[in-house]
Amino acid sequence: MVAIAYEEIVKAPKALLHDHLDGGLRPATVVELAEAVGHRLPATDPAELGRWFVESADSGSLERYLETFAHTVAVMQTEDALFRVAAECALDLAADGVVYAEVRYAPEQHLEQGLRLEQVVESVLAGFESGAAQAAGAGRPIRIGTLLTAMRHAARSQEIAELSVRYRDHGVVGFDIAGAEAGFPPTRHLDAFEYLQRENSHFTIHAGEAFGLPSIWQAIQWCGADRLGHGVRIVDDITVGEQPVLGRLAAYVRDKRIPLELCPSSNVQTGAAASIAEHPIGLLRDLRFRVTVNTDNRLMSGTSMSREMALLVEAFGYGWAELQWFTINAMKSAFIPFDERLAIINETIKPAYAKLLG
Ligand SMILES: O=c1[nH]cnc2c1ncn2[C@@H]1O[C@H](CO)[C@@H](O)[C@H]1O
Ligand SMILES: [Zn+2]
Repeated sequence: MVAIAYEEIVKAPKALLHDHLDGGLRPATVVELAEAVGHRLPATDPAELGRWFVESADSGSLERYLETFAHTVAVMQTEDALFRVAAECALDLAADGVVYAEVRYAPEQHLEQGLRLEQVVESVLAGFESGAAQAAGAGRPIRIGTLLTAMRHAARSQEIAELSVRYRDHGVVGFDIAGAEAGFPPTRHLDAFEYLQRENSHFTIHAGEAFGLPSIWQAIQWCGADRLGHGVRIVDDITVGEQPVLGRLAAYVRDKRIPLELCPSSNVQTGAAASIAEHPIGLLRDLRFRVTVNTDNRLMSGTSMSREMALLVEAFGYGWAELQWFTINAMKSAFIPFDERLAIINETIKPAYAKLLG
């Protein structure tokens, strides 16, 4: 098989469903913003700080991985900072060849200096718009949808769910819950999910990352999640032998085409997978689950959408056919309207991969 050059992967259109705004800052921006507000960082040289994030997140535990976010959230407490971080996010994703992205963050974490929830949401939306406009001007069009996240350990999910509905015609395309998983089951936030279902809204739930099947089962069968954030532990319900055997939950997830937002590098860092080569994405793809490839936190993993794809190419020998399959899976699973998803698939993704596939 012909190896795929990294630059070719960058040029190919990609779709990203699981990326945290506060996990994707440029190290140099963290340094500048921290200086402006007097926040003490573990390092002030951007390259050194970038390494610090990756090394600290390389902890083998989700809880310790999440501790690193204290330094990004601390510098995202003003309208200007939120605007800048969102604009740079749009530019960075577009430069990496991402044509569609859903970027998430938790508005409740950005109120430390007196902002109201609405100000947080509007600053980020304006930043995305500005960044996307600049990217389009540079010949790199990108469409960005926002997901509003509520923190699983906190008690503001209903409020954040309502906020996501209020801004749904202005760029917010869905809702999510994140944070430590063990001890904080999704059913703690059942009211918010039932409210969203009554509002015909879309949501995904971080489940099956640090905790296994009960979390996935609750997310789908109690809460009605459209997609699973990670969901990688669904493999616990698959018996691998000569013929893999799916348990009832795994079969349900596959039969219903429930999208799995898999994040290979992030999973290796938190200990959910031993290595990229041993990541369950190989098995889940072979079994034709609705698998998507995602970055989770570009800063904490020192990664990008192209890099995640390249790692999979290297570990599993994937070619353009598989990369196209991941990309179309993601686009099919996006929270924007069906006709808009189809337009991106037919007008952008398929023509580009047709050329690559030769
Ligand atoms: O992989 C993850 N699992 C669970 N929570 C996460 C993950 N990555 C980030 N966050 C959490 O989501 C918040 C909002 O973006 C982040 O501040 C972080 O605490
Ligand atoms: Zn995540």
